[in-house]
Amino acid sequence: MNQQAPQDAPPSAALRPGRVARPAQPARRAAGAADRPTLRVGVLGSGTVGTQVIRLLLEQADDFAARSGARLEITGVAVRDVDAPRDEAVPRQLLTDDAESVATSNDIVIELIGGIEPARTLILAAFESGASVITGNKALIAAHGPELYAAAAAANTDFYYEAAVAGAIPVVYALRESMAGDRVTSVLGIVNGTTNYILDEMSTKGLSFDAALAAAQELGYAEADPTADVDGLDAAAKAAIIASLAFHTRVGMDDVEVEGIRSITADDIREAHASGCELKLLAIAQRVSSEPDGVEGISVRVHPALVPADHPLASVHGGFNAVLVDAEAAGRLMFYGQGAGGAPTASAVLSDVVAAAAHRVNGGQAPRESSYADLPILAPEQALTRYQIQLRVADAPGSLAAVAQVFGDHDVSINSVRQASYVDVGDELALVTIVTHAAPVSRLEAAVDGLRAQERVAEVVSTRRVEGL
Ligand SMILES: NC(=O)C1=CN([C@@H]2O[C@H](COP(=O)(O)OP(=O)(O)OC[C@H]3O[C@@H](n4cnc5c(N)ncnc54)[C@H](O)[C@@H]3O)[C@@H](O)[C@H]2O)C=CC1
Ligand SMILES: N[C@@H](CC=O)C(=O)O
Ligand code: NA
Repeated sequence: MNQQAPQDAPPSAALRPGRVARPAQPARRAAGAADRPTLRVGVLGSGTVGTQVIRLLLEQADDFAARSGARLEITGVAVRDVDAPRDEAVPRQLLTDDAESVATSNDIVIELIGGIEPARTLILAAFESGASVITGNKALIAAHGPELYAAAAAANTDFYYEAAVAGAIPVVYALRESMAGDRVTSVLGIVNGTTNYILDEMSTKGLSFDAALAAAQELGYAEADPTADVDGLDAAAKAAIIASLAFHTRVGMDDVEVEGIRSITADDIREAHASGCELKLLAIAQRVSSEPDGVEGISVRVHPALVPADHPLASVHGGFNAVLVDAEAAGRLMFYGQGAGGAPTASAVLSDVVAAAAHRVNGGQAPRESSYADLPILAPEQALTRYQIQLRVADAPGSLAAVAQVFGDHDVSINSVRQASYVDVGDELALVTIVTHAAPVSRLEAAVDGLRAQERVAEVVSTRRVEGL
């Protein structure tokens, strides 16, 4: 049976949405529990994350009241099917299939449905009603962030989304607030738990791709449609959000170069190990001077890359995430923790709930959109990276010199060379593994084309990006 969320109850009368309510007593006086106002909270979606948010809000109600200054009363939980079996942490009397009512009759609306629609329309309706909105929906923010920020500003309410990037890790707060006094130069991270789990299980246990994906889904890491994880789209949405915050520039999904992990094989992992590396799906946002004009722009991309085994990102296992931020004044910062899963993600959502609630009680507001820098987004071939290139060459005098000449011709500097000689059908060959220094992708690709054309090169076996050197 469908239980409607209360239709006639407006957002709490004492604290009008979008306006700063002045407590009856001076704010600094320690308010007793009985003095606290009540804020109405609506939750859209009760899946992996929503269920944990509801459980923690109910279990720790007194702590949340003390931290935010208001009692947080869940008035409705919008679900698709109120009769579907679900976790007993979610009181059945709160369930409703009237999501619009939940979106428009609360002080704080928590969107945990995922996807673009109806999440976008519901969030816009929530802002219109004066609610503060909290979401973990990176796909929506990467596609419609400016529209959502504008709606929050028009309603004079808060828009928070800590859960949208790297789950429990406070990386949105770090970039949006902690780094506001610095100039970020690059962000390099593992921001998708599902793919890190898959690659790690393949690397450490020799599991097949499919078995590792099934386990990641079981653990609640994966998106409703795990192709978003596997094809790098989830990480790309997070990279877009990271780059927008880090570089004060609007970056959307279409600005991110994306390659997922679907084509990674057990052989690729073995080759990575042979090179003293791990293979990781990385999200990268870099400030780069483009060539030949030296104009500053940003490169935003997601792709698998080799990471040296002694680099901090190489030892990020399972569903964990890690984000390295480099900034001019601060130097390097590293963030590490659980990037996915119900309870860790709920922790991020609830930090936003406390902040939004405190603003409604005491005044103050979340940061507005900051896109003043408006840096150009560089084309993929302008990105700065390093390549590891494996070649088969004739094991004869002059072969390495000829190969080195190709790199020199394309202005690509070599960082290291390894060679293993072997005999194949009577021919003496060498497998040469070359790692370059950083160069624009356009020059690296030109060098690879040059190698293919060089007569001493029997085959370019593989090219892979290397990050973190
Ligand atoms: N699971 C995770 O580890 C993380 C998830 N997120 C984000 O949090 C959001 C929620 O993710 P999950 O809880 O994992 O997804 P989920 O698929 O487990 O839960 C979504 C719930 O919303 C319900 N729903 C869908 N359409 C609805 C509608 N029109 N009205 C009412 N309910 C509706 C679904 O039935 C489902 O129960 C997504 O935006 C996701 O990207 C963010 C960080 C981590
Ligand atoms: N599907 C995502 C969940 C968190 O954003 C992941 O695997 O990281
Ligand atoms: Na986060």
